[in-house]
Amino acid sequence: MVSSRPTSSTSRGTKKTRRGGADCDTARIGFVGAGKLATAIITGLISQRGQVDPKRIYVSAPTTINTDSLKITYPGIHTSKRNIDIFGRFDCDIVFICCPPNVIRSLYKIGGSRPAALTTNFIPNMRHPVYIISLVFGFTVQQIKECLLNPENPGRYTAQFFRCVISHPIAYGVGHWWIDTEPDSERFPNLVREIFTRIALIEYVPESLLDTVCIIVGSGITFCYYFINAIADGAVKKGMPRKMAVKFAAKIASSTSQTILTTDINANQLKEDASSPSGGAIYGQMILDKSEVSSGICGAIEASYKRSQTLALTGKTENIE
Ligand SMILES: NC(=O)C1=CN([C@@H]2O[C@H](COP(=O)(O)OP(=O)(O)OC[C@H]3O[C@@H](n4cnc5c(N)ncnc54)[C@H](OP(=O)(O)O)[C@@H]3O)[C@@H](O)[C@H]2O)C=CC1
Repeated sequence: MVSSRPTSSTSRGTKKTRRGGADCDTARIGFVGAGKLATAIITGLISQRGQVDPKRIYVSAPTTINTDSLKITYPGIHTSKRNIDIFGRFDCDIVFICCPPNVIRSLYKIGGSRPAALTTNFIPNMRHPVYIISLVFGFTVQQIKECLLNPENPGRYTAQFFRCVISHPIAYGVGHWWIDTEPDSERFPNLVREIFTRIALIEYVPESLLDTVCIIVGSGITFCYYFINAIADGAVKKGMPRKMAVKFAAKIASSTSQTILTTDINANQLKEDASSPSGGAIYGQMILDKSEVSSGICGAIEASYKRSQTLALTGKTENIE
């Protein structure tokens, strides 16, 4: 699946000679954090239509647990234990901030009146535009800025900041980027737009809604897989082979989603339209209601939100259940 399209990453100048900004085929793409979301984006960029040479990917994380496995999967990726390398030594053009929210909260805790730097020293003033895209739940763009830019002289930077949420299927070329800036506007950099659109659809969401989107997308996706599996379990119970059952369940989920998106008809109405009087579907729905599935899912979304909020507000990672 790895793209064979050649890129000109090796032909770009060294830090000394680089100026004016990179293009789609030369941009260095950095990640602070190497967990599930960074891996999903990296997989999309390298394996799907992203056509990015692994040599243009730079990742930092405090341990080598995740970076080692990335290096095995995608030989050529550069890694470091120091976040500052993403901006300094590796001199990236686009940087995704993908560390957990408690990490950012702890910077605010130890920093006193202003946060400590995520990069040990604040990031250098790079001689080319750098686009910094935060995926961190619970922190505004302004707060992320404060953890990276030198407060003595924040105005001297050429860095532009954005906040975004991704859907995990971005790894398979079928995801979304939800971003706090209109993707067609002048404020949205061409370089970022071109790289984003290679692997997924981009949609605007106001920053004030991004925490909720983060939970609906981050946890909602896992709940959808859970629901698809549950439907498949029912079919397996009736004797259908597992693989076939999962495919059927996934196709049902796909066509129902498409119906909602293309018709704009309310999901409740569509549910009623698909249930015949005294038919099997309504009998099944009674069981779902009795089992409080709807309020259970709603509660699960709320629990996910609360957990992320705890990480972001207190910085505490202990298991509270
Ligand atoms: N859909 C979306 O866009 C969503 C976004 N999020 C947000 O995305 C972010 C990443 O989530 P996810 O990938 O699931 O998290 P993971 O727990 O899978 O990975 C976290 C990564 O951050 C690294 N890390 C820990 N401390 C630091 C540090 N001080 N500096 C740099 N890296 C550090 C970890 O390092 P190591 O490899 O050494 O363990 C690990 O690689 C979170 O902020 C989360 O709130 C959450 C839900 C949905």
